[in-house]
Amino acid sequence: MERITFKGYRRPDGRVGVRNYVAIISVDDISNTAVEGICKLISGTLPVTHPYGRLQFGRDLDLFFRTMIGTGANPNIASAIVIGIEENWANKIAEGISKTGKPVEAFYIEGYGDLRTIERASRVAMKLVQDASEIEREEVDISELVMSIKCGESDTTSGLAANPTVGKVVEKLLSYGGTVLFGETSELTGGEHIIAQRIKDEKQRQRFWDMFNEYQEFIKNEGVDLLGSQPTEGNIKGGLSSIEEKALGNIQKIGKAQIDGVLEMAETPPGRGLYFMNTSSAAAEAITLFAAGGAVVHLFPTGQGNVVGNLVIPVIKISGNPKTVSTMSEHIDVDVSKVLTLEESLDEAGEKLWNYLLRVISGKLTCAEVLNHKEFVLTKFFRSA
Ligand SMILES: O=C([O-])C(=O)C[C@H](O)[C@@H](O)C(=O)[O-]
Repeated sequence: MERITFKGYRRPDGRVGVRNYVAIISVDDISNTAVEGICKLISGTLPVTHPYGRLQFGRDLDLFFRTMIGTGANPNIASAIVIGIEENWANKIAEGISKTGKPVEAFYIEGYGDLRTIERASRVAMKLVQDASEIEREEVDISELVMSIKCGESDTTSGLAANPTVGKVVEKLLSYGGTVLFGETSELTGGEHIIAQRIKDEKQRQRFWDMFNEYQEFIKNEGVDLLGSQPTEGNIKGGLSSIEEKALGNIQKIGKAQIDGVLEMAETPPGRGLYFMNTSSAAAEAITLFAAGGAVVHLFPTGQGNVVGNLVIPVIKISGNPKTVSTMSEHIDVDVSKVLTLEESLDEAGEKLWNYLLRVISGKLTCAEVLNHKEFVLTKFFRSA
């Protein structure tokens, strides 16, 4: 096998990023203003803001911390500042991130106010940005790449062209020893037995069934029909008649690969290979969880044209729908519509996407990045106390 490399940023914990951000992270809704203040003053900082982080509790709070720490720990982040209203939760997130060895500092607003917090944190942010600007990309083996996959606004072209093209890239990355995260628990309905059969280890397979059945119970207990939500209006317009049909197209994204393990939301995989993560199928939520689990780039096939991006990881959008490719061209990085007209084989489309992926992980910006799509959406289990 020829050696394939890309140009990435090696972090102190050994993991490799493909972007080099200095993140200014809000612990809670009321600290967003200070975070935005710092980012207005100090160029080269990335504001990580969100509407939660107060009075969460139990497993909802555990998921919150896992997601925030995982986001700051993501290898695309060179260093971070954490801003919260109170001391303890700000410190908890900063300490979690600091386990990666990257520079991180926490500030709390109570007793200082926004203005003094912005001033103190901005002085630190200045130094972090200047230090990060000197970190250089280095040659890295492709086996060190952690990638995630998820589709959106799927239609009949997704299962026929864009999703199997992603499947080709997934098979190739795995054959080179890389790591892939996939999820979308609700969107496996009707194809869940196929996923279960592919899980190598019996214990992990049982874990998958527990997650899948818990989700089914949750929907049943709400006592409503998911139609319109799952499949979405776009899916139905695009010719997908049921969740089962959508699931069978969705599963094409993992190609013929076997599954090495099963992860909770925002959990970091214990090794290399293909991992299922128990996520929502909502695009922005799922990609936020994958990034918190350590994915540094995402492949996103779309049929009817979902415009999603992500705050910390580049999202590459692929479409096999010729109408979407022409009417929403600014959102589509890789056009695989010729697969449908048999002018391009799936192998050729896979190679095209693979080569594009190598360019993006070495520095090329995606459509979503250039269009400022910086979605960061936390998954919540239940309302706050
Ligand atoms: O905007 C979104 O979250 C979606 O497009 C979610 C969809 O259900 C997506 O998973 C799909 O259509 O494959």
